[in-house]
Amino acid sequence: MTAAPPDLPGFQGSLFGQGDEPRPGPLDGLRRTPLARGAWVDHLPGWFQGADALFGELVGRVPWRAEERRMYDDVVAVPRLLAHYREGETLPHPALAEAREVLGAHYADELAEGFATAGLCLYRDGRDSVAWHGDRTGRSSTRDTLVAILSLGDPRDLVLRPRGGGPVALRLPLGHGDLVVMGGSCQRTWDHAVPKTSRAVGPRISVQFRPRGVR
Ligand SMILES: O=C(O)CCC(=O)C(=O)O
Ligand SMILES: [Fe+2]
Repeated sequence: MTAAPPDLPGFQGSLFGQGDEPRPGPLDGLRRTPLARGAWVDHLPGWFQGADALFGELVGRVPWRAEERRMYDDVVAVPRLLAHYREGETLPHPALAEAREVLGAHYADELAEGFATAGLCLYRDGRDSVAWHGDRTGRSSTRDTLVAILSLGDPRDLVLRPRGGGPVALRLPLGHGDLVVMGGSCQRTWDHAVPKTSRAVGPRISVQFRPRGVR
């Protein structure tokens, strides 16, 4: 099912950078947090310029889908809207293709094959979320990999904990235009989630770049 461009009254945009052409900024401010079990997370706040314009264009241009999934005997709505771009498919904005290129070049030592696919999620408000999981369908179930995420719109927390349960070990507040990269064994040995929040938050878009064969 393709949803109509969602009506998203909550997004105010920032006062800075309005009207800027969307494009990725330099990566030298990236900071790495090493985690146990050979995992790590890189974070760069405010990586993207023109994030307001990019957010607006993605809301309108991307064929957002509402999905359902089976849970025991019920079919429940997945609490976020989704879109997926396979390798070779034109991304919904040229700035995302540029982002994929610069990320591939920056991480060439750790990810020789570069980033291939893009998954997009739209969290409409604080009730939308993603539960604890690792991106370990495919090659990432057995091998180290990288997943790079561009966050746009209202801030939401990305939380991490070692696979198998326990309290949150790392909480990253992801803001408008931020980059976060999960690397090493992170998808196999850690879980991540974007929890629901009762704070009054507007919409957020997450763009995830992954290598071929990783979901
Ligand atoms: O919203 C995010 O940035 C995380 C999304 C995510 O973990 C996923 O789609 O696999
Ligand atoms: Fe994920």
